[in-house]
Amino acid sequence: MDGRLIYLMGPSGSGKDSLIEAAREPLRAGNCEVVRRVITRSAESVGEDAIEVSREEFDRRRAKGDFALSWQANGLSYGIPARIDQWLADGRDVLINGSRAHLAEAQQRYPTLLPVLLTVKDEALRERLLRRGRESPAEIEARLHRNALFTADDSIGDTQIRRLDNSGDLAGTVANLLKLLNLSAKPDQT
Ligand SMILES: Nc1ncnc2c1ncn2[C@@H]1O[C@H](COP(=O)(O)OP(=O)(O)OP(=O)(O)O)[C@@H](O)[C@H]1O
Ligand SMILES: O=P(O)(O)OC[C@H]1O[C@H](OP(=O)(O)O)[C@H](O)[C@@H]1O
Repeated sequence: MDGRLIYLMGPSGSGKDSLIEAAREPLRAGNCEVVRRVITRSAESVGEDAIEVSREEFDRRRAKGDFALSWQANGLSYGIPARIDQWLADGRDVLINGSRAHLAEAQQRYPTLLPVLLTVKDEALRERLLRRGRESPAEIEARLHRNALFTADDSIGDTQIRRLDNSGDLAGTVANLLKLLNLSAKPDQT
């Protein structure tokens, strides 16, 4: 039986990487794999647990069919390794860090994917991006501008999208994610 593909998306700075990191162990315990993305980000920049490659290497891998999904955003290229198809075929759930702009294409390839939109209050978003300090002030403004365009766009209001608010503390968001996926945290063995 095929596993579920969970497509986590949300504004840059909403906390997708933090949520994935904090939920990694309970997800694994619930038979849900988290795939590492391939990104053309420079290796020096602080960020998620991703595989950093040059643009040439990214294009080579894409041409070779290494990616189940790939897209461009924020001046970068992102790829989801094709191995997720084997995990899904084996009946394991897979969670990926997706892009709102790529949702429709992802749904074409995976019609039953579960879209989860991570949200955060506007005032917290700017503050989090600035505090993280990974991008320059101009890049942060560009990301906030990109988010404002999405907020103004009704297409992301698809009723199938499950919304998860991360304006509060991360532990609460982890618990809500596990609840949404019908997975519960592994009982504390200590
Ligand atoms: N619930 C939370 N409360 C306070 N700070 C948080 C919370 N969740 C995440 N953060 C902080 O907000 C910043 C942005 O989080 P993170 O990098 O996980 O976002 P992201 O959605 O993965 O962004 P991007 O798409 O740009 O990679 C980080 O500095 C992180 O520590
Ligand atoms: O704005 P949208 O299309 O939702 O997402 C664009 C991409 O930007 C972010 O990546 P990062 O901030 O470079 O890590 C997201 O994770 C996504 O992959």
